[in-house]
Amino acid sequence: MTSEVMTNGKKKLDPGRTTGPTLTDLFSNLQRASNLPTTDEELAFLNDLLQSKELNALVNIHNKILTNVDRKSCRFFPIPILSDSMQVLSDVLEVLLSRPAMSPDCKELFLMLQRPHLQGLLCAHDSVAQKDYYPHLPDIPVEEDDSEETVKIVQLVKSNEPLGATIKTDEQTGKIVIARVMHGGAADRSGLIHVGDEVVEVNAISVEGKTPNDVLTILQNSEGTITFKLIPAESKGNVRESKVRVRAHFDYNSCNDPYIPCKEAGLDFKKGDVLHVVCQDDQYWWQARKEGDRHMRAGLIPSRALQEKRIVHERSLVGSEEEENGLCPVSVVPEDGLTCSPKPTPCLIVADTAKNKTKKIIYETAENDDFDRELIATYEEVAKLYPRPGLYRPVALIGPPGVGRNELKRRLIDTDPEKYRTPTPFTSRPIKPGEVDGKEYFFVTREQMEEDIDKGKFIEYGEYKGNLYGTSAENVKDIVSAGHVCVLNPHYQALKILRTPQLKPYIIYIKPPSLEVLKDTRMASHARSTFDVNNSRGFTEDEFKDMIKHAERIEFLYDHFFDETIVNDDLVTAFGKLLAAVNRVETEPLWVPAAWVQ
Ligand SMILES: Nc1ncnc2c1ncn2[C@@H]1O[C@H](COP(=O)(O)OP(=O)(O)OP(=O)(O)O)[C@@H](O)[C@H]1O
Repeated sequence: MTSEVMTNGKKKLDPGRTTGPTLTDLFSNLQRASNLPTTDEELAFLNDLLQSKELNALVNIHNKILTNVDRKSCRFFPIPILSDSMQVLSDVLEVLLSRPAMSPDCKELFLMLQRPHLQGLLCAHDSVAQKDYYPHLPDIPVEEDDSEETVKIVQLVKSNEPLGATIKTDEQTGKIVIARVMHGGAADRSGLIHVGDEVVEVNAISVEGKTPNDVLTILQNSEGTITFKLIPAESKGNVRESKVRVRAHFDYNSCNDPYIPCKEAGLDFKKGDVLHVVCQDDQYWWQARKEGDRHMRAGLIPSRALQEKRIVHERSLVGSEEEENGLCPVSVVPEDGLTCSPKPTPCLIVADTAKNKTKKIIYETAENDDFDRELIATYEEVAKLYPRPGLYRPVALIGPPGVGRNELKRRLIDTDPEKYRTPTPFTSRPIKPGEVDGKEYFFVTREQMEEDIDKGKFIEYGEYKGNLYGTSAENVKDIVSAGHVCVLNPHYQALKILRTPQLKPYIIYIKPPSLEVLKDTRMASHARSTFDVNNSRGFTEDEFKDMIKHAERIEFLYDHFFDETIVNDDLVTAFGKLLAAVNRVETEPLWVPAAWVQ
């Protein structure tokens, strides 16, 4: 891979002071130029041009801009101080929205910021600041003269701001060229340096035959003004910023990445961070900023394609290592019961509300198999979903059996049974005396249930003692449209069916604490095992261990689906966190898959 070097991190462009040209001076000079070796035709053309209304109007505008620029701040050009004022607006709206009560001033601001005219103005400001201009005009055709090469001179003065461009040796020509211009950096904002520009000289020193590092040394040793002599690239490339936001599903540290073309240009991030990807032009290296980060300059991150390749490679290494050790190469996480079966047979547990006990149903997971998952989670495109009054997102508690999802759900519903509801399950078992259809269960025939299962109407389903049980997606939608918060604790394999644009669930992973804490807390509260239908007894040591093994497996397979994780160590603390999470979902704009808000 070609390495790139960040051009001196302490230089900034000096656009220079331009005095307003006076056309009158030029015109009178032209009158005196009749003795120059030019044709009458050329003189007549210049004469007309200098007197033309259009040119005069343009020069007037130019001079007005120059005289109105803020001289106190020593700015020669009006450079935007930020390019994401719409983001600032939405942040302010969020802050205002989260206030329990609004003062009249806050209310006025809230209403003002929501006005389309103001938002339109800020959008236009951001577009100009990001140079997001339409239409994209083709480059002005230049009549080529083979005997001459166009050269541009760019002067830089020292500053603490990095230039935001990298250089490399062109593999074909061996020349030093600008490899990358970081979006929002000084070079990009100047509009004077472009990808592909050939560096000819730095401070009058020819760079011919030099390496990018040699050039960097010249730059580092230079003081004061630095002059670049560049041969412009044929095409200036597309400078428009993309608006894509992604959630990262892995940690990234550019210092540990041997392949990044320029470490100084890298952007580090953590799993779960939301990134604004501003440029995806390079197949392997995207440019991005962290969402909410006010820094204008973007950094390099591995593209989705590159990260996927890396993960596949890493897994193949782990797979072959395991094969060598006589272990199963199918998966890199501990399988249930440490078997290598690619088809575990998980338990679906349905609460029998009639008798307030739990039932276990073994179900075949042919279609809903773990291995049918999206294997490589890298980035997920996201967008903000604003809370809709009276239309709440369902909350799904996911976790290994026995971790406490039912307990947390029960406590949540108890706080306000009118607001928090859980869907009534369907069953094919015959109705018993005293039961009411639609209360404990919806009682339907086996044929009807099988047909609905085939049509994909159930979020989860299973069989117990010859009868089918299941939770229907329609039922969840009904609860939501009736203005309740639907609380679910489905089997983790139901996630893929549940996580749809129609249902928009907020997924909370209930994680067991360490084995020691798990044992201590459950024993202290005389917790009842959910693994034994007939006997109410405490958890066994093996059940605790299985719970943790199960949790590791769920995390490996599904953690990219989780909006939040709550460790269920101390029950009161965990429940407090659940209440806070549920409140957030109801009141705050949150990141969701982009497809959900389109
Ligand atoms: N943090 C905790 N500390 C102590 N006991 C707890 C805690 N959380 C849950 N328990 C207890 O653990 C037992 C199992 O909890 P619960 O039935 O909620 O598990 P579950 O995740 O719903 O499991 P399943 O899916 O198998 O029904 C219950 O007796 C519950 O009161």
